[in-house]
Amino acid sequence: MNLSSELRLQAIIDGTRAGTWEWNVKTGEVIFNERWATMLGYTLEEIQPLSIETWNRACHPDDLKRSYTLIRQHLDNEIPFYECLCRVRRKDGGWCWIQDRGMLVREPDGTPTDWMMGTHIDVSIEQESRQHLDHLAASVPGILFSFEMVSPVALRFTYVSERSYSYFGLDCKAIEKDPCLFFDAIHPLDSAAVQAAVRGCYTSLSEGACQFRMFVNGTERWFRAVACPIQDPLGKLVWHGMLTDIDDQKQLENTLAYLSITDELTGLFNRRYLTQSLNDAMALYQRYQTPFSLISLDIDHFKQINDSHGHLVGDRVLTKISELMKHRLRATDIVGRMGGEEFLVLLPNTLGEEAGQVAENLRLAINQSEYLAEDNSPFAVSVSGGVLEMTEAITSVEDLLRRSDRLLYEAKEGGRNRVLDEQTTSANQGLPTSLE
Ligand SMILES: Nc1nc2c(ncn2[C@@H]2O[C@H](COP(=O)(O)OP(=O)(O)OP(=O)(O)O)[C@@H](O)[C@H]2O)c(=O)[nH]1
Repeated sequence: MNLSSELRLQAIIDGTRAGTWEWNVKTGEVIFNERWATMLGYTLEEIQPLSIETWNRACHPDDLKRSYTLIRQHLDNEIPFYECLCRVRRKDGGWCWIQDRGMLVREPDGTPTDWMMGTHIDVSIEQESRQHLDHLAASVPGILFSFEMVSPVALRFTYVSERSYSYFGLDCKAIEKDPCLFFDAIHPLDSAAVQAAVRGCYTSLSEGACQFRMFVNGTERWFRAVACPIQDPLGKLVWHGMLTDIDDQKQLENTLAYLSITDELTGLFNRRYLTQSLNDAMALYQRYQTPFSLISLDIDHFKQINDSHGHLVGDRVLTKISELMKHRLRATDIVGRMGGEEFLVLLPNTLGEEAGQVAENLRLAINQSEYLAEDNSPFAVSVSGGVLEMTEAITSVEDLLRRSDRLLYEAKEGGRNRVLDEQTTSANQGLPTSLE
C-alpha cells in the first residue's frame, strides 16, 4: 500500500468517529481533533484556546476525580492502560457519556515522554440502554439475570440486576465476576437440585426452573429461578431469567402441609396421616416383608371425665397423654390421634412381642400419671388398648383397623385399663369381619 501512515491513521480515526486528545502532562498543553469538539456540539474554533482546563471544565466533577486517580495509577505503572467512563457537558447544557481511553507515549526504547494520547468515544446510547435495563430491572419484583454456559456445569453471568444486593446481600458486579459467590450461598441440601437444573438447561436447551434455599444474612430463604435460552445474533446461546423470593409462599406451604397432617389439639399426627402411613407400611410389608406393629389406645370412661370435670380438663387429659406417649416412643414411631379419645401408634420394624411391651409401658405411664381437675384435685385416668403385628392374614388397612378395634372392644369388655394382643384373646379364633 502506498498511502502514507499519517493518511491511514487519519482515515482510521475519522472512520471510528473518535474524538482524539493529546495532553502534555507537564505543561497542561492539550490538542483535540475537530470530532472531539463536534461530539460536544461545538466547533474546534469555538473552544479555543485549548488547555487541560478545557477538559477539566467539561468533565463531571465526580468522574474527573476518578479519571485523575486512574491516570495517576497508569503513570505509576500500576495499570497498563488508562480507561474511564465519564460524563461530559455538551454545549446545550446536557450530558453525554464518553468512553475515555489512552496511554502514556513512550520512545521506541521505552523511555516515557511527557505526552499522553487517547480517544473519546460517545457511548451515550449504550449507556442509556443499560440504564433503561437497570430501571426496568429495579421495577420488577425479582432479580433479572443472563448467563452463558461454557459447559454443563459451568456458567457465567453476563448480567445480574442490582436487586441482588437487597435480595441476598451479594453485589451484582461481584456475581458477574465470580458466579461461585452465588452458588456458594445456596443451601447444601439444594445445590444438587440447582446443578441438575443447570445441566438440564444445557442439555435440553429449553426453559428451566428450580426452587432452592439460599443463606441470606445467616438465615435461609427460599427462591425460585426460571431461565429461558435465546440465541443471540452471534449464534451464542444466552439464558435470560428471573429469580424471585418465594420464602413467604414456602412458609405458607409448609404451614398448610403441617396443618393437613396434624391434630390441632394434641399436635400429634391426625387420622389422614396415620392412614397414609399405614398404607405405606403395608405396601412395604407386602413388597419386602418389612414387619410393623400397631398399638391402639382408647381412654377409659372419657365421657365421665368430661362430664365431671368439664371439657377443658378433658382436653388437658388428651394433651397430657399425647405428651407422655411422644416422650416414650422412638423418633421412628408414628403416633397420632384417630379422633376423640383414640390414639394409634405405628411401630415400623417392630414385632408384636416388642410392641406389646411398648403398649404396656404406655398404659402404665398413663395410668400412673397425675391428672388435675379445675380445683387441683387429682383424678386417675386409664386406657385400654390392642396390639397387632402385621401378618399375611391381614389383607388391607381396613382389615387391620377392624382387628385393632376388635381388640380394643375386648379390652374394654374385659374390664378396661389393659392391653390385649391377638394371641391372648379369643379374637384370633374366627375373627368377625365387623363389630356388629
Ligand atoms: N374434652 C374432649 N372430649 C372429647 C374430644 N373428642 C371427643 N370427646 C369426648 O369423648 C367422649 C367419648 O365417649 P365414649 O365414646 O362414650 O367413650 P368413653 O366415655 O371413653 O367410654 P369407653 O371408651 O367405653 O371407656 C365423648 O363424650 C366425646 O364428646 C375432645 O377433643 N376433647
